[in-house]
Amino acid sequence: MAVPYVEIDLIIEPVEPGREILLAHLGQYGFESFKDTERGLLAYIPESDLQVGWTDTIAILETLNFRVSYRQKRIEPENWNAQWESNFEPIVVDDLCQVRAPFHTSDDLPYEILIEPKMSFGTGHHETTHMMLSFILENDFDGKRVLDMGCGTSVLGILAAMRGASAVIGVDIDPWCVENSQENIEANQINEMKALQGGADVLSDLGYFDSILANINRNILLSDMEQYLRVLRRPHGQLFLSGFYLQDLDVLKKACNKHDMEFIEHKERNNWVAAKFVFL
Ligand SMILES: C[S@@+](CC[C@H](N)C(=O)[O-])C[C@H]1O[C@@H](n2cnc3c(N)ncnc32)[C@H](O)[C@@H]1O
Repeated sequence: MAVPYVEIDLIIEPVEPGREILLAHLGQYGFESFKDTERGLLAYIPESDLQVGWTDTIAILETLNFRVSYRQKRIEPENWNAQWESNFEPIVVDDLCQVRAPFHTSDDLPYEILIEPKMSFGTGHHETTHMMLSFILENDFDGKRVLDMGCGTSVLGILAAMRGASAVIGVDIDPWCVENSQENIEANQINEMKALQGGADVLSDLGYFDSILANINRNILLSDMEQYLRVLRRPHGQLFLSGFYLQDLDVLKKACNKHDMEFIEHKERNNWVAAKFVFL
């Protein structure tokens, strides 16, 4: 099921570092994908998720002496794929994993993930996906039962399965992401993974997990944390979180500590953070 998107074409002066600051703020308002332009940034969000308040990000930039202007247009679902496809370049994580579309050439790395270039978030281009993939490459997933919460394209779950996970369940609130996930799971011949539509409320029916991957955003992570941790195995269950900024790391650490989770380490890219926690 495809949904209409909104494209915001932003012009920023000076472009750097304005683009980076704007990108970080727009992520907080649910913008899912971005493309650099010569004079700024294209930002995309499902039409139903667009909040009037997103323009506050422009006001913030203006108080920092940037000049920002924008144009907004609706993208019909049938036009989205072509748009996304033209933006999609392969990426490499830690010289070990390539994420690419079927039409790109292979780098013959140990892990290769094929992603059908549709509109779901999770091609590895975003800092948060990149850092989560890096965590999956560094950690042991052998024989683990894994939850990929907010799975998007299922790129994280697919890598976890390639790293030896015995079963992976992807969950996403957006039915379109679930459809795209199924395609990607099949294209990568991952028999151990399936994707379901829903939010944290579906978790109680899914059994226990050894590892949870959740790259969503600060507010959803905080509000749904308790439900995630109810299905994470104690002790030693691993929780990998991303989708938030460095300034929010402390509040997420506090929320995890409250539930007997120990903070292990974090990664940073352009002010975005991914963090690892383990149940005591
Ligand atoms: C930042 S993307 C991450 C996608 C992919 N896991 C990755 O790492 O690239 C967040 C995803 O979470 C989904 N999402 C948003 N709110 C959610 C919720 N409350 N429960 C489950 N999924 C949610 C969105 O539809 C989106 O696909």
